[in-house]
Amino acid sequence: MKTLPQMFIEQMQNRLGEEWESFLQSYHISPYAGLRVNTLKKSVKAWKEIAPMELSPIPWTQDGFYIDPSLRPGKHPYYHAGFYYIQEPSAMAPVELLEPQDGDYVLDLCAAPGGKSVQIASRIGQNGVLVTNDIHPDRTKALVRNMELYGVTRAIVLNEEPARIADAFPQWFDRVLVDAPCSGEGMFRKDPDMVRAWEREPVTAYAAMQQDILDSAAKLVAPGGRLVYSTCTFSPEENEASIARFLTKYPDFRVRTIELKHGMEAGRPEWARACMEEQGWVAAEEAIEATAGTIRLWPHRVNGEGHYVAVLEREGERPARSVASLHQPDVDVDAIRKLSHVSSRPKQKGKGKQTHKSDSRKDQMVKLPKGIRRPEQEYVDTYAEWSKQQLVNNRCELNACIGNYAYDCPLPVERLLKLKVARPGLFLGTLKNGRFEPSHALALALQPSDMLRTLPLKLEQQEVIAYLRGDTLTVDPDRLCTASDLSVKDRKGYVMITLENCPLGFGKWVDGILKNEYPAAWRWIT
Ligand SMILES: C[S@@+](CC[C@H](N)C(=O)[O-])C[C@H]1O[C@@H](n2cnc3c(N)ncnc32)[C@H](O)[C@@H]1O
Repeated sequence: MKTLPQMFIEQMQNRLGEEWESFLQSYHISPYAGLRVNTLKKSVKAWKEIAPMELSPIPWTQDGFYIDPSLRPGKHPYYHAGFYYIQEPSAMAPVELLEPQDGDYVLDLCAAPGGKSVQIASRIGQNGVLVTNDIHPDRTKALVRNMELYGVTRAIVLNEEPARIADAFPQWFDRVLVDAPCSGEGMFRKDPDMVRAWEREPVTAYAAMQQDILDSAAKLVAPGGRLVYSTCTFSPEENEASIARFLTKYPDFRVRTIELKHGMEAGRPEWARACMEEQGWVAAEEAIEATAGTIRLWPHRVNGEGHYVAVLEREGERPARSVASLHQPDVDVDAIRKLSHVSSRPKQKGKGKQTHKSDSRKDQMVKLPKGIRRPEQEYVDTYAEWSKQQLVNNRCELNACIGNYAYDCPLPVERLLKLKVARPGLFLGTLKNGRFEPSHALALALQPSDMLRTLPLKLEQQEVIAYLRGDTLTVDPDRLCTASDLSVKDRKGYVMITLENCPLGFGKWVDGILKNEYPAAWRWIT
């Protein structure tokens, strides 16, 4: 059994009374392991047909499964293909309760490393938009990586303070998830580091942080929209009390009572009342009572770690979306023009048609603007030319640039001008010397049917690991699947390497040699 802090033992014993013993017993059981199928890549049915491990459904999810904790699912080619996200089973509940719908605009405010963002992305379809954020720069990098690995195309990744996001997107989101930083008591069984962190920081410090984040979240939810608040801790200061204080401050929000099933238990208003008295916090009695409609997942009641979830809804009618509503009302148009100065320069007369090469020399001379901007026309043309030569179907639009990086942004870039943007959308690739070099993110976001050339591999082929290791492969031209009218000569070009009809990454084929484009930092290490 893990060593629990004495103060934690005393508090939980007091709160749980008769239930304390069975709670304590749960620490003798190994933590449960789970994975969630990434339905952006594979349906649950298709995954079950190929899964190399036994799966048993996690009852509160559509797409989550318990797996044997001794497995190493991160060490499998299917992981590199983004077929599943390794996620603690209870952590799958908040997004199920957020219920993102096709076409929704969703904000994941405390998102890194991104398990819940991937889950949201798989529900919002091709018209929805996910804005996903984390305040810590390093954790935001992990968030970006996961958006790429899982083939998320409709997400903007921010590295911002919630208050600044609230200024940029007032009352804008259909759904907001606050998976709050917390004292992590619910993870003690799984992660001993959480015990050490708990001893350093009092729960009241987290409670203060949570109130700040919730203040911003309140401003971000559209009328009629939904806010889900979750933690992985037991302390009522961070759970029911956080919600009771929020409801008192924002009376246009109501608790939507969560149906108790699969061993979930109701929130504990009486614990909130007691801890609020102790802390000298105030909340309306009605707000405290309402927390009975929130839920707790206890490790002795469910097969998962400790979690808390509250579903809140804002009064009012959901606004109709229009293109105009996507634009920020107070955008500084001059600033945008300045950012786009490369494209707005006058064309030189009498020099005939410019080639991409001459454009590129110019690009090298022009200092590229640092911030996000709309792309210059020559960049759009270069990308279009690349697409013509490599794709059957171009599902992406180059509509945003940072320096010479090209993106498909699901919103007008003006929306993002005042924010710290880690990734303004799907990273398409880099424009260099008049050429477009596609990114790994693009490979993972496309379908094999979008490509002119693919190399389908099977799990048992040694080439799968060789490719993931970064090796150059020898591939005869007749092994490439190509569009029927492609001559052998035309086979030269970008090839998508696939596994189970999903992308693993790109290679560049010429004369029987497939140059490996798998990113060095992602490679398989034996
Ligand atoms: C519980 S974790 C999120 C886990 C994540 N939702 C997932 O499912 O992978 C909480 C996150 O909140 C971030 N965080 C802490 N303070 C924050 C703040 N003021 N605003 C936004 N994010 C914050 C932390 O960096 C941490 O990554």
